[in-house]
This record gives sequence, structure tokens and C-alpha cells, in this order.
Amino acid sequence: MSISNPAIDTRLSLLGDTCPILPACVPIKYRSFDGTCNNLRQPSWGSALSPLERLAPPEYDDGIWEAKIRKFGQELPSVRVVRSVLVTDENHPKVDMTHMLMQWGQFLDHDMIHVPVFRTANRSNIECCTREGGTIPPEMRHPHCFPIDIPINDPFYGPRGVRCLNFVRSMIAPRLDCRVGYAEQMNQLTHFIDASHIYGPSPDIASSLREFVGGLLKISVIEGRPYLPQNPQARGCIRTNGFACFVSGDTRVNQIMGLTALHILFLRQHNFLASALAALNPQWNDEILYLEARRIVGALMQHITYNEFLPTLLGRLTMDTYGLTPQTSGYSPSYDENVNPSITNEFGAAAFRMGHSLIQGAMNGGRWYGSGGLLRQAGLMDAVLRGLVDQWPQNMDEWVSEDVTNHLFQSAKRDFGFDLVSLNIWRGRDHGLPGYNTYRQVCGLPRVTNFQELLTIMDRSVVDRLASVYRSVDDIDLYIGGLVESHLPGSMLGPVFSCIIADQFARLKEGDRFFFEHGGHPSSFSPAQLQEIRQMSLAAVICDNADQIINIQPLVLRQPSPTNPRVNCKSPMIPRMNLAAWKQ
Ligand code: HEM
Ligand SMILES: [Ca+2]
Repeated sequence: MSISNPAIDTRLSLLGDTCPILPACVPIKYRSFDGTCNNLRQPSWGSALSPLERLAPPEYDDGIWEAKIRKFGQELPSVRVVRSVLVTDENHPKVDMTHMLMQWGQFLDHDMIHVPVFRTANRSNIECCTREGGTIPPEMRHPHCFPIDIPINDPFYGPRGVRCLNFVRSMIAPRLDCRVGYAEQMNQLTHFIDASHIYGPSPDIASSLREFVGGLLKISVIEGRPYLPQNPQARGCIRTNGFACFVSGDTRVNQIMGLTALHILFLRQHNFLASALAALNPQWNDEILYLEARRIVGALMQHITYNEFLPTLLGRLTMDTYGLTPQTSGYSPSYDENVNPSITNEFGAAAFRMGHSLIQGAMNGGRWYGSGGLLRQAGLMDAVLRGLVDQWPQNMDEWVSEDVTNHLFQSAKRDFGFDLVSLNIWRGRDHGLPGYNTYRQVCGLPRVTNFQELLTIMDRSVVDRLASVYRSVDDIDLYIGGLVESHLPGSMLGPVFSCIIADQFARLKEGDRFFFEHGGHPSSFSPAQLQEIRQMSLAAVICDNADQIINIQPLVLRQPSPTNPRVNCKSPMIPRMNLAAWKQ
């Protein structure tokens, strides 16, 4: 599906100096921290600081890197108008699922992608608007500013005098093929599902998180319980009683409490595994214990994602069509060294942001956002997890909670915040993403030629609103088109978002030599170990690592039901892996 860009070969020119130097690879048992040498022929594929892939060529304004502000010479509509007209806040819960579906999605996302934005020379944030939300003349702004203009008659920001939302352009990466061409955005994480958000995407960050005793990760102990370590230098967390931000392998760990809670669970899971392996294999040193525990945690991330998360989101049919359904025994033959595992721009800047529509409202009030630190209060961690496995998420659709549209990251001093949906659409234009219609074609669906034709795939009220803001069907932003398309049967998504997301998870399976189901590599699990990993579930991780959760449904992304009843954590319905398969 991917495309390559034939262009000038800079290896023959002076620009060749900036060509990334590729490491020489030897196959070993453990993944590298930065993801290099996963593919032995293409050592940088999927590694940290490498570029995103694309499913279709970009539509930059100048063909190179200028943000997409026009289509066929005509200016695209204001993102804030698109957002206000198309995406509003109504309560449409998805009553057979739990809010953990949303939370796992974000946790997983933070393993796969973080596109850094430009910063000033001294590494601070670039401000593209005045403090009061006023505009700054272009010649006075930082060159990487791309602020969002708010129309003066905006129903929400207008009366508050806000005319400008800060937005800084995404950083771009050197092209791996060393050819001059259009800009590709950079992923600062390992693209693979390898628990880089827990361990860190570089050897240095990984070391900073290790205890270097018994294979353990560093912790901070609060009232006798292990939590993530804290960084007194980092600002931006609610700091009561001298509490500082938590640190993990990903910088976004404090963003919301549910996310922080999952980070804490997996930190505890790692240390539990390291200690259990040490008891089984007293001859193993710190290094082996750490690497073996990390290898199992990475496999758990993948197993939970393919076994619980993706079927819930995509449905069985799409799972099978894209070869995503996990096997119940034996190795999977799916490794293909020709598959580029990298995250696609369409996935990161649009399709997987569908998760923002799943967010349940009423998490506001300073308790949920940026407040992971509150979790140290006795009982709150369990209360948050309990909430996630009890509460409904919202449906994936054009209704998105105002908590993240008008009030994202709102500070106590203000009555407004950011608009995540506007950011998503604007980010797509920053990355030059073609419109929704192009991806219908990429996904093997017929293009539409006018708004009337959209009536076969969307509700009339949506089509009318699309026609009221966009001049042509070709202008519809990918994020918006994907949010409003009718869902496939048995799926939470429509055909285009399904295709982009399923393609991504197929790449992350077929293109990952270390994928936990793959056999025949130095890194492969033994057949017995693989069978043990298959026993595990997110429910088991919660049961073993929360403070005092006693009852839970075996499939925590789904609501309890007669086939998924709340049972005691000790029930055989929630099996655990037996580590005896790791005894040497
Ligand atoms: C309360 C929960 C969440 C908050 C507050 C949040 C917030 C954000 C913010 C502020 C951004 C950066 C926007 C930009 O400037 O482009 C972002 C990006 C993103 N979000 Fe979320 N998000 C949440 C949940 C989720 C969920 C549930 C998913 C997926 C299932 C998700 C997927 C993504 C993806 C893929 C990106 C792009 C990351 C990158 O390219 O660096 N988010 N989110
Ligand atoms: Ca990763």
C-alpha cells in the first residue's frame, strides 16, 4: 500500500552528509531500546526518530512542506468552523464496552507514536498567540508557528475574546532513503509495540529508569505501595504536599489519571516478573532479569492489543481479513521482512485519533487531567481502575465531549481550554494529509464525486452539514470523514478508518521480527512460554497489580454479561501465566 518517491539521490551530493548512518546488525535475543536492527536489512525501519510512512502522497501547499491550506487553489474552511458545525457534544454511550477501551487505546498509542513539535533554541515551547488568545502578526511569529485562527463570531471562544489557538508545526525527519523529496514527520518513539512507553525509547532513558538491582525498575514508595519514580524538576502536575510529576518511558504519562494508572500497573507487573524470575533462576544477574521481564511485558502489550483491544474496535471480520486474529497455539508464520512496520501518517495524524471520540465526559474539574499525582492517595488508584472497567465509553462518532473540545487542558484561572478536534484536523493539514475521498480510493472504495453520493454512507444531517462547510467532497478532511462515516457491521469504525487502522496493526505484526507469536528467531519464545503468555489478559494484570481489586470481568474492555461475568480474581476464568516455562 505504501508509496515511494523517486527523486534526486542525495547520496551523490553534498546533502548526503545528513544521510542517517545505519548500524550493522547481529540478531540477538532482545530488542534494542531504540528499535534499530529489528529488520536486519533495513535497520532503521520502525526505530525511534525515524520518519512516518505514508499511504498516499502529501498535498503540501508547495509540494514540499508548506502546510495544506488550499485545495485546487481555493482556501480550505476554518477548522474551528468545521469543528463547531460537525462535531458537537451529545451523550451517545457505547453500552456494551467499558471506558477501559478508550484508556487502553491511549496507553497503546503512547507506545507507538509521538511526533515532536518544534521548540525554541533553549528547548522551551513556542508561543504563536498572545497570552490572552490574541493573534500575533506573521512577521513577529516564530517561523514554525501555524496558529489556529478563531472566527470572531465563534459561539464559544468569540465572547471570551479568543481569536487564536497556539499550534506549532511537527518536526520532520531525514528521509531514510536519503533522497530529497517532500517532508516526512518524525516519530520520536519506536514505532513497534514494544512497551517503549514503559522502558523508554533510547538506552539512556532506559538506564535512567532502572534500579540496576534484581532486574527491577525504579519506583517511589508511597504509603508502602510502589509507584512510578518522580521528577522534581518537571512542572505541570498538580503539586500538593511536595508531590512531583511521575516519570516513565513516555513523557505524556501524567496526562490523565487513567493513563497514569495503567503505567503504574505495568511498572508493578515488570517488577513482579523480575522478582519471580529471580526466584526461579537464582543464577540470572540483574541484566538478564531486566531483559527477560521486559521481553514478557512487551509480549503482554501485544497480546492484550491483538486479543482484546483490536477485536473490540474492529470486529472479527476485519481482524480476519487483515490477518490480525491471534493464534491459539503454535507460532504465527506472519513475519515478512519486506513489510515496513512504521506508523503511517494517516494513522497517527487522523485515524487512531478516533480514540478522542471515545472519551467519556465529566472527567473534568482538574481531577482527571494532568493529575496523575493524585493517584498516590490511598484507594484512588483502585477507584480509577474500577471506574474504567465499570463506566461506558462514548461511541466513535461525530459527538465528542466538550471536556476535550472547548476545555482541553483548561487551567484553573480560565473558563476555556484547547479544542482537540480542531488540533486533529489542523495537524492533518500541517502534515499535508490528502482528504477523506483520497483514502476511499486508497482503501479500495469508490471515490465520491458529489455530496449526494455521500448519502449512501452517511446520515443526511451529516451530509448537509458537510456540504455547508466544504466546497467540494475532495476538501473533506480525513479526520472528519472518518469520524462521520457509517460503521461496518460488528465494528466501531467505518470502512476508511478501519482500513487505515487494520493496515497499521498488520504492519506492526508482519513487520516486527520480535512479534511475540513469531518463531524461528533468536528472540522467539519457546512454544511453552508462548502458550503461557496466551493465558494472560488485562484483567489478570489488574487483579495482580492493583491495590485491592477483588472482582472483575475477564474481558475488561467489555461490560460484564452472562458470558463475561464479574468473577473473583482467583477464578479460573482469569488464568495467569506459569513462569515455570522460564526456568533454566
Ligand atoms: C483523555 C484522553 C486524551 C487526551 C487528553 C488526549 C490528548 C491529545 C493531544 C493534546 C494530542 C496532540 C494533538 C496535536 O497537537 O496534534 C493527542 C494526540 C494523539 N492522540 Fe490523544 N488524547 C487522549 C486520548 C487518546 C486516545 C484514547 C487515543 C487512541 C485510542 C489517542 C490517540 C492519539 C494519537 C494517535 C495522537 C497523535 C500522537 C502523535 O502524533 O504524537 N488519544 N492526544
Ligand atoms: Ca514502541
